[in-house]
Amino acid sequence: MSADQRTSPGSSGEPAGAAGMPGASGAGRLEPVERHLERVLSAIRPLAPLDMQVLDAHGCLLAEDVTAPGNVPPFDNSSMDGYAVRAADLAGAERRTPVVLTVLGDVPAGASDLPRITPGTCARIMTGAPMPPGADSVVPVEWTDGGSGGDAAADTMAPATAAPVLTGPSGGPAGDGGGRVRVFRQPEYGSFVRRSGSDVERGEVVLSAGTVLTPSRIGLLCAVRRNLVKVRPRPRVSILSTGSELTHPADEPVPGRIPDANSFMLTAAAREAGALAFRAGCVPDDPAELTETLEDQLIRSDLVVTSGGVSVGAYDVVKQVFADLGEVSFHRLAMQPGKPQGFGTIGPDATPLFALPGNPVSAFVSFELFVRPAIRRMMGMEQVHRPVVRARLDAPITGSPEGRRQYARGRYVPPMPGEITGTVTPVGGSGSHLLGALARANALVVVDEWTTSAPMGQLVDVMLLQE
Ligand SMILES: Nc1nc2c(c(=O)[nH]1)N[C@H]1C(S)=C(S)[C@@H](COP(=O)(O)OP(=O)(O)OC[C@H]3O[C@@H](n4cnc5c(N)ncnc54)[C@H](O)[C@@H]3O)O[C@H]1N2
Ligand code: MOO
Repeated sequence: MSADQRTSPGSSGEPAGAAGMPGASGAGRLEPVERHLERVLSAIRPLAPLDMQVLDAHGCLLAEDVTAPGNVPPFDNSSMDGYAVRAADLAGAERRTPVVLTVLGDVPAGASDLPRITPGTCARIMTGAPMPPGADSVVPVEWTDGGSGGDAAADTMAPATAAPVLTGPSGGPAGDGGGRVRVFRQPEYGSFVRRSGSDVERGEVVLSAGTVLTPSRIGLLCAVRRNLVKVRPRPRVSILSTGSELTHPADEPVPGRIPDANSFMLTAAAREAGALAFRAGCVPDDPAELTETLEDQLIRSDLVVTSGGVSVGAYDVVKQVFADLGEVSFHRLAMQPGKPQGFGTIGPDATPLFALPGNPVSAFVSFELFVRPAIRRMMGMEQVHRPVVRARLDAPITGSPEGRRQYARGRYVPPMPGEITGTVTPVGGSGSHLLGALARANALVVVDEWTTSAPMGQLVDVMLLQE
């Protein structure tokens, strides 16, 4: 008999008096999921903003408005490899009647010593290089003979392989053309010039407080010369498993003992939620060792997450240790999996602590429902919850415990083109040890407290576990 079956309301022999949950007689005081969520979120505050290097701030929430101190681009520059010209010089330039200009020199990207372009002259210019004074337009090299000085006409329609390229030593006149280039096409005034401020103008607010720093926004911060930004940091989360039965996954099998899955799984989940998560390992059911490990972790943690020892087992030393270290309360929630939950604070800085149930699926679902929102709240995120969508069951659900909201594992497929709702297939059973099924799931099917079964085809709420 699985833990769930043993503890299902009505079959567990628990004291009566459920918190208004139908069918929960004999289940003791089972609290609604929302009440626990409220308890958790009302105790968690966003972390104080810090100045961080832009790359370290990736994924964090901006805690200031960022204003551009100057224009982007900072100066007029060319968007093509070609020649910086005065458009008026090239009036009437065509393939049969090219205009010949004197090439004063090269302007590579990064140049600051620029030739002055006077009537009848031009400069060879590279993409991104500053426009030399006097020039107002750029002709791409494909519109010229590339400075060869010969009469091989460069056709704008010519295939790329046949198009002229800018060759010759940098800094000198172009090619063999004796410092002359033939231009076969008249540019419009200002063509191929990227104007200073055409992207961002000086004084513009480029990113507002509350924005999540994505890679492109980090690029923008650098473009406006910001190296440090004020953000809400990622919370440092320490995760440990408790239980004398646990071994390291790399260890040889030992009779009666099992590999620690939770601390690895929860550390990965915390990282995915945005935290800087450390796996602090697994600790046997020994009060002194657990106390010592927790005290070590407190120094570097904004949040501590443990799994195991929150039910009623005779060797559950966890509760006693938490009582000694701080104020952690234990609750029994009207949900399956994840009924037993501990939450509170420990240590001198009142560090928040989640004591999750040891069954791996229970620990995972509890993390999704309570810890992930807490991590996201600490990061200052507005949207702390997973999205919930409606989907059609494509197989029935049976045996959902009355009086407890079930979060059944499911595989969600989004709507096909032309359809409004997707479908969800329950995977595995309701056992809280079924990691194999959990690993195949990408969603949790929410079966409310009053429902024990749902037929195929029924619309249900589905919490999506993947972005
Ligand atoms: N008499 C009762 N027994 C149980 C109840 C109850 O109300 N009355 N509740 C059941 C429910 S529901 C759950 S959930 C579990 C929670 O138990 P604990 O939090 O005390 O966890 P443990 O007893 O330490 O472990 C439970 C189960 O999970 C395995 N486990 C634990 N840690 C890990 C880990 N890191 N990696 C992999 N597996 C782990 C452990 O070996 C047990 O099989 O209590 C029920 N019992
Ligand atoms: O049902 Mo327990 O609630 O397996 O987490």
